[in-house]
Amino acid sequence: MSDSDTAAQAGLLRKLRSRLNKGDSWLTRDLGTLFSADKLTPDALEEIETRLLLADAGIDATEWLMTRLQNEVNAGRVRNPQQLRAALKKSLIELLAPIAKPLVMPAFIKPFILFVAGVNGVGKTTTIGKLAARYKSEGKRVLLAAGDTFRAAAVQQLQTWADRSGVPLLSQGEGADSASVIFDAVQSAKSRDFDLVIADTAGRLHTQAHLMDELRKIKRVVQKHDPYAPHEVLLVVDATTGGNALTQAIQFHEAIGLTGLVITKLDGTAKGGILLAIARRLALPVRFIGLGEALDDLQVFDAEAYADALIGE
Ligand SMILES: Nc1nc2c(ncn2[C@@H]2O[C@H](COP(=O)(O)OP(=O)(O)OP(=O)(O)O)[C@@H](O)[C@H]2O)c(=O)[nH]1
Repeated sequence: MSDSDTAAQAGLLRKLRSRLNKGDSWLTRDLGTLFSADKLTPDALEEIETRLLLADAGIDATEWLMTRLQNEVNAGRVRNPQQLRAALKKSLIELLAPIAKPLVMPAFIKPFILFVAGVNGVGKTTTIGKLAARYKSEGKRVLLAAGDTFRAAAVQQLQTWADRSGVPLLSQGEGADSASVIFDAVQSAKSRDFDLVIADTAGRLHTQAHLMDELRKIKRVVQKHDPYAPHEVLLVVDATTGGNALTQAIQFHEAIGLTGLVITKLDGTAKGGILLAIARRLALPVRFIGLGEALDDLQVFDAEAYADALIGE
């Protein structure tokens, strides 16, 4: 790694750390005294367990982590708070590593077709804007498709983000057929040599069967262009909704087959443990995490950096 790469990496980690509860992680906030104490107190493990559960890590992930820590203590490998901190960090990385798989866009897939799904309010539009800006800055020609045609405001909002990111948006106005907008966008991307189509899809409640039907229809229509499309189906979920985020991910995955997740609003939420629950319950890659409302507040999810940011120095 070059010096500038290392500096960039350090900058990303600093930002991650400061955004996850403003420099004081949800996991260690109340445990600071525990890790800085001279001796391991008998209730140390219990405190970690409580903290994990309060952060919405869920029973599965919490038990998995606690079993590991208990084994380390029993085997005599964890005898002081510093060793406990190190063991917790190691276990967190082990838990999160399988879901930290960045999105890869092979150059031979052109245009790469990326669907973005998610219920209202989770940060779908913002995430699309951030993705557009990121891939544009990497030199890709990006086209946005306004497939969330249910509300006029949704198209307008997306236009604002398209302008902000400096990428074109293809839309057909309120009430247009979502599948038709996305089909046209892919066609246009093919003829105009775009590398990537990011398609917004309807954001009505996931419990409505017709939303899932519509998503399936969009998939079928796009497959007329490319039988392997969409190449990525991302679901955006909001970390602050805790367990609901997990439920949405399970339901969307069953209905349309997801290939990745984006977890938004991890800045300043006490519910960051949802990532741990997702790691245990769903074998779905977390591609990106949202750390704020600005264009560059989207990071590739990195297990080690995340564990590092949670546990602190
Ligand atoms: N703090 C924080 N806020 C975010 C993040 N991502 C999105 N938001 C905010 O969440 C709110 C909803 O974001 P949108 O992108 O409009 O959400 P949407 O899912 O498209 O929702 P609708 O517009 O209702 O369909 C906005 O106020 C965003 O600024 C994030 O990572 N962190």
